[in-house]
Amino acid sequence: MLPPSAAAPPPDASVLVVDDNEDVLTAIRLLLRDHVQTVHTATSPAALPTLLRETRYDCVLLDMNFSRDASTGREGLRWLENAHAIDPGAVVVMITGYGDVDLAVRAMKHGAADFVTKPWANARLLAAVGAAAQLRRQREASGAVAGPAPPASGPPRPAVPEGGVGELVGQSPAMRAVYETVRKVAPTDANVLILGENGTGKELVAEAVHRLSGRAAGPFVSVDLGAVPPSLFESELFGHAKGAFTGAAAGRAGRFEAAAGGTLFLDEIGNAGPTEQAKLLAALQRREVVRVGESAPRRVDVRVVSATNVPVYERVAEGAFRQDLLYRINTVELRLPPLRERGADLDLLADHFLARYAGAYGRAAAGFTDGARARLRQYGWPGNVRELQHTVERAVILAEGDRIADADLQFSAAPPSGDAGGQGGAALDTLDLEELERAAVRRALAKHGGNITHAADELGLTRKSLYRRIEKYGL
Ligand SMILES: Nc1ncnc2c1ncn2[C@@H]1O[C@H](COP(=O)(O)OP(=O)(O)OP(=O)(O)O)[C@@H](O)[C@H]1O
Repeated sequence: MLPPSAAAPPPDASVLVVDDNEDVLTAIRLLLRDHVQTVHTATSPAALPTLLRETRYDCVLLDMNFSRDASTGREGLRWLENAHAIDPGAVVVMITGYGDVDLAVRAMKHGAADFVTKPWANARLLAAVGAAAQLRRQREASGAVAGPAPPASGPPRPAVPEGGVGELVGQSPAMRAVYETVRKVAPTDANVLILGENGTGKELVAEAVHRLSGRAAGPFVSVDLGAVPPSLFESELFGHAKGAFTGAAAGRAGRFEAAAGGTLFLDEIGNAGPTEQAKLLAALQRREVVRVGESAPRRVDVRVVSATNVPVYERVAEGAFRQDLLYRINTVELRLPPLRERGADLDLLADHFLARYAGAYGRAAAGFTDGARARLRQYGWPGNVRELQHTVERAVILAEGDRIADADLQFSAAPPSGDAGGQGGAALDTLDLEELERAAVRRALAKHGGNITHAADELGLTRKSLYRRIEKYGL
């Protein structure tokens, strides 16, 4: 978790806390009232739109797991998007009940600034609120308000870096191999499956495939299948007719039709449930879709690029992912390496993000101190490039000198103790069983990029037991 080194919240800050647990609200209110001017609380996220319209908050602390949908965090993600739609400058910090890194990373992808896990350390929560308030004020001062990611059809992209493709930075052998495959496959109409942990750049690669293809002048339409509720799946993907269901005042094309003549990016396809998989397969096989409430199929001309961070071949072996769908989407497969395996790319990427955010926030930020570089290299980066990007952005904002120092860096997970792969590490000098267990859990999580299934396998635990330990040790 982040060290409590961030600035304290400004005394005049205003914070909104939304959580369905009254005890949580009381505890946070008691903590914050000594540090900030205003703390508003709400037990239901339904109050969010009104509160955000009436008040400008420096920070919104939003629970991910409201009781109705407690296991997936989807409801929290929907409210997060809703908050940004109402107040594009809102800086939202998610509260998650069980330290699910995947879910938290997903929230950050949807625009959350940070996350804290329950039970929280007070210093950590205060640091998160302080950093959020600084971020909001910096963004307001620079005119760069936070909002949904710009559409792919937005402003022109920067020039292609030498040897790279699209916006991808990195020259490691693994990334060069990725560029080569992208260049070869892009001009064909082959379906592409991109595999890799969260935040490794799968969507950037998908965009690069589109931009280097004959469809570049057509649309690039992205759909996060993990975030589409099953009840909305068909209408979202295939569209609906006017009056097909309550609220369908007009007919609407789905994502397949919207991508006609271009590329459809099916993100997180490994998270699609069995019914959704069957519907996708049918649409891909027939190359046609039927809008909800209609009976006549419509032909669609799309090139499909898919991505997932789940071990999809294992899912096929377990019977959880359809083999025929996998074969349909994986004509060409690309694997993106985790950041911790890309060697010097880490420095290239850190410099790239430093230049970007120094420019955006009007900071001098001439580079990193040696200590800061060493810490960047030592860390395991479970959230990969996205996490590095957020870490550098925060550091640019927090830095007081003209170089980013060690103390300006805040990490979401504790750095691995000792060498990543060996038997060493400070924790192993102790014979305290709890300490040893804590260290093992932490290392397994870092090694598997926060993937609970893999970490649990390696530790010889069930997922449930691993969750219990994550909670117990506050990881
Ligand atoms: N090689 C790279 N060079 C520059 N920026 C990168 C690179 N890889 C990723 N990024 C940046 O990191 C962030 C995450 O990338 P992206 O969304 O493509 O990852 P992803 O693998 O699709 O993540 P997820 O699995 O969570 O969907 C984005 O802001 C992207 O611009």
